[in-house]
Amino acid sequence: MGHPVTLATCSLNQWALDFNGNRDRILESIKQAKEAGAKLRVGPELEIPGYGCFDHFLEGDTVLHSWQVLCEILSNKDTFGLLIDVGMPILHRSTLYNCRVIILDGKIVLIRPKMWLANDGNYRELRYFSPWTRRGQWDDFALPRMVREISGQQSVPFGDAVVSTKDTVIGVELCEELFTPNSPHIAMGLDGVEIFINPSGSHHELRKLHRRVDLIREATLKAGGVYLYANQQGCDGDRLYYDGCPLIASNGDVVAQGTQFSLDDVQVITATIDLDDVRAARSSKSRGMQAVQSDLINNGKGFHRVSVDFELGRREEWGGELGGLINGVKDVLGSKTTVTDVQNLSHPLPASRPLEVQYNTPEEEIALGPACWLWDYLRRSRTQGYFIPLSGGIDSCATSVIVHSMCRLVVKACKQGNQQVLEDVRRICAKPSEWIPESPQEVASHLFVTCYMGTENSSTETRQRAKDLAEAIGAYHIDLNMDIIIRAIVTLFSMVTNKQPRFKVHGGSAAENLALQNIQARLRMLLAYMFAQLVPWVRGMVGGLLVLGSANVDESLRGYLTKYDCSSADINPIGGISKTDLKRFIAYAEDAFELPILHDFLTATPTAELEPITKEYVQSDEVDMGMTYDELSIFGRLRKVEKCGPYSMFCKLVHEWGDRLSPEQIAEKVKKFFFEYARNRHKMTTLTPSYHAESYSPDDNRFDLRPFLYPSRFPYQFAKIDELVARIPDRSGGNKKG
Ligand SMILES: Nc1ncnc2c1ncn2[C@@H]1O[C@H](COP(=O)(O)OP(=O)(O)OC[C@H]2O[C@@H]([n+]3cccc(C(=O)O)c3)[C@H](O)[C@@H]2O)[C@@H](O)[C@H]1O
Ligand SMILES: Nc1ncnc2c1ncn2[C@@H]1O[C@H](COP(=O)(O)OP(=O)(O)OP(=O)(O)O)[C@@H](O)[C@H]1O
Ligand SMILES: NC(=O)CC[C@H](N)C(=O)O
Repeated sequence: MGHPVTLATCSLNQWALDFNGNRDRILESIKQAKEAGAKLRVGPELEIPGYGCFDHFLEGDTVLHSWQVLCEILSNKDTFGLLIDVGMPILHRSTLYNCRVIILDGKIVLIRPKMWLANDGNYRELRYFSPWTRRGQWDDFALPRMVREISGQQSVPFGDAVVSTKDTVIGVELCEELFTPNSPHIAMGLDGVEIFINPSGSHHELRKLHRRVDLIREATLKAGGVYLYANQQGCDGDRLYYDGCPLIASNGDVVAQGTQFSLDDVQVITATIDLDDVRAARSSKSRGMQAVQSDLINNGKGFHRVSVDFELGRREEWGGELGGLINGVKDVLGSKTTVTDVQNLSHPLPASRPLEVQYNTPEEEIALGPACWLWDYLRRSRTQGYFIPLSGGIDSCATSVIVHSMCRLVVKACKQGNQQVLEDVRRICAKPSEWIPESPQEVASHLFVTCYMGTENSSTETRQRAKDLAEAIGAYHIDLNMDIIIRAIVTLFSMVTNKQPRFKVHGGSAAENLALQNIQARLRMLLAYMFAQLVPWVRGMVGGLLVLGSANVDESLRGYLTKYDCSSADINPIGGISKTDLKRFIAYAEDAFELPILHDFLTATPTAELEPITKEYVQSDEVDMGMTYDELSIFGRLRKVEKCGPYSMFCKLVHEWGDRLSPEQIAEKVKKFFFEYARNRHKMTTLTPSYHAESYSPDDNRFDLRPFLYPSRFPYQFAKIDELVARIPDRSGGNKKG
């Protein structure tokens, strides 16, 4: 190996405004990087205050405390001996920037503000920060007095510059900047930057990791170079789960990968890279021709290089600098490799080898992401557990299985000796300091309560399924009947109005039928909160439980839920997941978690059981909704991801469905969807905070900002659809099946 360097990146479970915890996790990651012999440590975006501070970024306190924590890092001698990249907000000339601060041996080398801000979907960076739009330019930044006293510096470069060590050049590409068409790595790579560092605050969405990995691979495949990707991990106080998965790539290959979902608060990965491989990968003449273009940056002068008297590695020298190389050879020589073993090597050291990137299937992502999020939420909220109204249907079943998955992760982490998880689980379960949980069921018995709330419309099958599932996962189960309170409410209503509402099957109107259903649903919410508050007391424990909701993303989109019923919970782990994915998840969990009872949930017809069951009539979700769950997923994706209004959705579906449905039938479906969506949109304003998992989520509170009073019959738009229907041919062959 010609010029080996060992580099580290990480994922950290930062929490917005938890300055103590965030600082400790940063220091721990620096310690681990150093122990692995790395000479460069990269961390997540805005890691000092935490990425998800939202409007707290506008507070001077957040900036002040970030500087104070930076001072603690700068003055800590344990951080000396390697280049460190940390993230925090910085006010420069009265303008706030999202910055990386590169430090070495207690001094600041460079401050690099973010240039292309993330401002779509869940991201609102432009609300807090200004982008540094001056490409290739930099200012002198006058340091605050508290930093000057520690570092002895008066000012440092602030802007779009790069760091030049004695052996290589390092440049920053800050999270979203990778996702842009003209990413900074292009100009930096052409200008000789060999190591790109990407500190990110990137959240989980089902199937999203592929995109991230593809972009990183392609960046280094085309430009040549080493790419260090760091990310935040965990729930930092919001609906998002940042999914870690730090990566190191070199010339198009991933050579190190961390886990995407983990209960470890600090995860450091390292790789040993031969810088000569980067130089070799850049030898093509076509690249060289582009590199000498005069208008690349700063009219051909290139990026300003801030030089440091430091080197990341040494050419062909094996003595002295060997600590950092150990990791790179462990996979070749075995995990017990020592510095002496490496010194005794008679051949050059190998660079970290390309590895096959590990992706979780969407089913595994559902099992792990929301489970980790629930764990962070539970330990950080300092509550004693979760309560769920368990109906015997798929959705509350999936939510319960996610809690079971959380318990599995907790037990696994405890068995691996994760001290933080042990400390948290002992506190939550009120157990002594030597207690180590044996099984997920043992954990669930302390912190998970399920409750079947039956009525005269409930079937024995759903009641039994709920009981069996609770038993299989070890939850404390309550089985009750609530007809007495429903009767009390309906009787009160009749006494006041002198009217007796009836179900449709008993001759009542649609309004009566709906009101009688909704009162059952809403009373369940009241009972849920009462039991969540008092069950621990009944069991001789202290504290209260958080109520879990389980409305899925499709029901929310269509509005097929009762406002302020059990869907109004404290948090909802599946509110951003489609019914189709949830069914796949249950099928996966049946085997993976050895829960045969899940088979019965999969084969049952989804039903709300809010209407009386008769010989001729059993309530069914898809019939009630007038569309299938699969159709809802398609409508959802077209509406949000492909940004279709009614007219363009119709135009797209005519192509997709035209061989089996007539234009009239497709128009009818599109109109039905938009009508129900618009009519029920007001329910999204009260949507329970849900784990964000789906790109077509209708969450009105953060992700999908829309009006909630619509002209729900869309007269203009629907008339345009009708005009088109009259003109286009019917390709369905007269097939009238819906
Ligand atoms: N434009 C608007 N802006 C603000 N608020 C508006 C509104 N229009 C109605 N509202 C309010 O919303 C109410 C109507 O919404 P809501 O009370 O939810 O009632 P609604 O949507 O009419 O009925 C609930 C639906 O959920 C279904 N469902 C299915 C399965 C299970 C469950 C369950 O809960 O377990 C429910 C049920 O079959 C029914 O189709 C109105 O009474 C009014 O208070
Ligand atoms: N009999 C019941 N006992 C306890 N909780 C219930 C019962 N029926 C409904 N719920 C609660 O109300 C929520 C909404 O009810 P709904 O019938 O719409 O179910 P869903 O959204 O299809 O979910 P599921 O598949 O769990 O039934 C359920 O997820 C569950 O938490
Ligand atoms: N913080 C960011 O810049 C994140 C934006 C980026 N599109 C992502 O989702 O990863």
